[in-house]
Amino acid sequence: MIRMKDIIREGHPTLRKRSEEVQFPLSQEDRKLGEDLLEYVINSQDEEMAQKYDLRPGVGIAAPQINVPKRIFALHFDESTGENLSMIAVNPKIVSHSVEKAYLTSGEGCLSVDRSIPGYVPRYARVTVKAFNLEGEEFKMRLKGLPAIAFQHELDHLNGIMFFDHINSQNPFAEIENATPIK
Ligand SMILES: O=CN(O)CCNC(=O)c1cccc(Cl)c1Cl
Ligand code: NI
Repeated sequence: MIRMKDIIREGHPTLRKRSEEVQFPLSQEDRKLGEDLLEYVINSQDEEMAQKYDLRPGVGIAAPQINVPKRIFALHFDESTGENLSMIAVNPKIVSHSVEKAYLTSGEGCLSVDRSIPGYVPRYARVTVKAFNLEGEEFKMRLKGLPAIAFQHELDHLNGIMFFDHINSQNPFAEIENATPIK
């Protein structure tokens, strides 16, 4: 299982690389990678497991965060958060997006960033995304709210972008034009 010791931190070059697309059919290794990523996110949201294995909670995790520069990430929202979404996304893409932006009023955090960096992270409010599952079947979804934000956070990881790259350095809490705050 993935533990915090497997997660690379700010300053590690892999976090700034563009991850490579994976080819289908997936190797056993790439299949296990996807499963391990989703397992981490689920474990990290389970109090007992998180405490037992000292896992920092997350709604997603991307392969480059465990030093594997491949275009795979996992997202999981526990039904208690009101979102019903659990996915392993392979070679994910945003195919279209709203003009309108959105941001989490609480800002964002990252397992690969051992400090809190305050500020609004402007993202697209709604995205239409495409990805493949582990079986190589393509799926397409429209996301909004926290799932849309989290998908963009993970996709950024595959492109070597960190959430704080988007924060206004002059004024981290500057009003964002045409944006909806998400509490
Ligand atoms: O890349 C994934 N992580 O670093 C996992 C830890 N961060 C989060 O769960 C998180 C927290 C706040 C906002 C967003 Cl959008 C996300 Cl994604
Ligand atoms: Ni992150």
